[in-house]
Amino acid sequence: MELEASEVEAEKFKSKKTNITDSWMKKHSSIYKEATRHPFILSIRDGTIDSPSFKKWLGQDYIYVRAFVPFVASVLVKACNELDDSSDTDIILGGLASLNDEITWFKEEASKWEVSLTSVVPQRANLMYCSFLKSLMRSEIEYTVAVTAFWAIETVYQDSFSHCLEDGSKIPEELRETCQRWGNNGFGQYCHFLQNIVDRCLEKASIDIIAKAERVFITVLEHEVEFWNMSKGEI
Ligand SMILES: Cc1ncc(CO)c(N)n1
Repeated sequence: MELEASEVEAEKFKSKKTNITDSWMKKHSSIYKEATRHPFILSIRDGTIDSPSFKKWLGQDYIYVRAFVPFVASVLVKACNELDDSSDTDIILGGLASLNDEITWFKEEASKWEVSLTSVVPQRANLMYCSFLKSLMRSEIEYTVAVTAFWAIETVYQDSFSHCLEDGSKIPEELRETCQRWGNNGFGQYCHFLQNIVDRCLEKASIDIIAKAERVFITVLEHEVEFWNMSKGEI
């Protein structure tokens, strides 16, 4: 049986028992950097962001988070159906529960910025990203693949907004709360819990599932870049 290049790669990981997610972050460092050090994020960090761009991101991300809720719920269902009795469900349930407060936060932030959430029209990049999420909710999508997407999605925001909070940043005071929402250490710890789940699943996974999960990891990063481009007003 002829193995694809990515499957050959995956075989190497299985034999070396390397921490697969860290090796992906290195292997795909350029797209990972595009997703986590995007000009939109850098404009928040250096305080040059204009309010129309921020308001556009706020409205679009509210729509995204509404679609993220059923996706996270589908990951929880997949975790519950996993044979081994693991604490994954507690961690994923915690993430799902936090989305309730997140949606409240979006509504409060939107009224602060006078953004009418009910009249936001989802842009193409957002629609594409949300339909990608929906595609991962199908029952035939394996838990390992779905939880890889969940980890990647959360990690991009954590890495992006924690960068905005680092020493030397000049974030406008009115954006500090937004940066802290995803950039705080507690969320960083949560993302590491998710990363541990992903690595544990990948260690047990078949070669083709590992390759599929890696492709989903890359696709999440690509959608995140398009989402930031959209927020910055680039088509
Ligand atoms: C587009 C996008 N990616 C990731 C997150 C993190 O939940 C979010 N809120 N929005």
